[in-house]
Amino acid sequence: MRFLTAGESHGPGLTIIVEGIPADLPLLAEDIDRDLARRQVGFGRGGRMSIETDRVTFRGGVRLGRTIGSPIAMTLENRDFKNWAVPMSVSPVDLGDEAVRAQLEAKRITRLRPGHADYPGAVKYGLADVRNILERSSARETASRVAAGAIAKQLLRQFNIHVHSHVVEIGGVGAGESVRPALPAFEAWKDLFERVEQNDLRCHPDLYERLRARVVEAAKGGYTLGGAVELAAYGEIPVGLGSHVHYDRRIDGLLAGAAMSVHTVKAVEVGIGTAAARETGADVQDEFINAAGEIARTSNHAGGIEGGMTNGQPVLLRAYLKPLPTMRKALKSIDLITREPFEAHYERSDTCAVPAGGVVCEAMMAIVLAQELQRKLGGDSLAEMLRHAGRGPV
Ligand SMILES: Cc1cc2nc3c(=O)[nH]c(=O)nc-3n(C[C@H](O)[C@H](O)[C@H](O)COP(=O)(O)O)c2cc1C
Ligand SMILES: C=C(O[C@@H]1CC(C(=O)O)=C[C@@H](OP(=O)(O)O)[C@H]1O)C(=O)O
Repeated sequence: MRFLTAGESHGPGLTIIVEGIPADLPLLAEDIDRDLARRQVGFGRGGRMSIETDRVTFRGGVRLGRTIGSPIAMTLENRDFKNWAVPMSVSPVDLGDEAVRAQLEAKRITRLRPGHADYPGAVKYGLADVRNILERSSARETASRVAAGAIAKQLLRQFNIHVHSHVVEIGGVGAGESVRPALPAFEAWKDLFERVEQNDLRCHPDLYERLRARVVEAAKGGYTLGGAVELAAYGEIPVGLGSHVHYDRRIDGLLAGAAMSVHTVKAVEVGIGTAAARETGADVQDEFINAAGEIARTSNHAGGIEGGMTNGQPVLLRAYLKPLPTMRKALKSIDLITREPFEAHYERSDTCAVPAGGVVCEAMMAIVLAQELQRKLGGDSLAEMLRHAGRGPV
């Protein structure tokens, strides 16, 4: 599968095309909307989320609740567009109207926002109005990725592979604590993820009060927070997704790249990650045991990946997200055109988007796993894929 997305943050909406999904996969808009809603919920998000209600409309590729092998096209409305119709989509023929020109001018941006794509984007594309960069660099785009990722998850579920995330740190709180299940048992992961879905930070209940207090403190103080999410793919993970034979087929690189591509993600760990660099060799490897004739392990420090391939254990990643750049505390900057200094203007922003970021990283993880599963199994229909995997119809 591959996907392309288009759409600006305050434009009419987002368009997503997902190509290469096998025919006959059961797929309802609700399967996608569930994840879209999860991305919107998250304590610490700002005013924009109370305007939007993200729901997809299928425009192609799905009939009677099943995929038909053709590209899947989806659209997603930006409800906020009604407040931006003139600056985002006025026709050049209306530029003679003074009121229209005044509205356009009011939304023109030349003051660079530190930490956003504004400066490199405006220089790269040679644009004098930074809005042309802001509109697409906004994390509104991540709703499209969640829609594509929900389809990947639906495909993975047919093979009993599940992808989920939970918030493990916000603003330093929770750092160094582990709420990861000790054993790779399906039930342990399922139980953890059912519990985290019951709160609006999507974290282990033991962390909830402390993380929430940290976000409340930041919102009061007018600053923003980053944090970390743990991502897990669990269930029947096949041995051998990815490959050791080329740099661009190693699945750890593919997964880390996909998670790093999410706005604000600044680091990704696989398994115990950076801790491995400080341990001795014997403490880091996952030793083999014979468990009633089955090949098993005593630990999963590698996060389910050895030599660039899945080894059948749960695939575990951690993504670290920076604090959001727009905040009430004014940051020093300069005007792109006049080069005059100013202090950044604040309208609205999220205080903390770590729970939402986790849902986006899940989507990216699911897309890579689905791509690799398809590479391994081939097949134009779900039945063919299942047959190649030696499984009966589900
Ligand atoms: C779900 C989500 C919501 C975000 N909301 C905001 C926001 O409200 N305000 C803000 O300044 N940045 C927000 N961001 C972050 C910016 O989009 C991002 O930091 C910026 O594009 C540059 O970061 P980068 O260098 O990691 O791309 C959000 C990111 C995510 C993933
Ligand atoms: C719209 C979304 O997130 C937005 C991402 C974002 C940014 O700068 O990245 C800034 C805010 O948008 P606005 O400038 O309209 O208030 C967030 O609300 C979304 O997640 O759907």
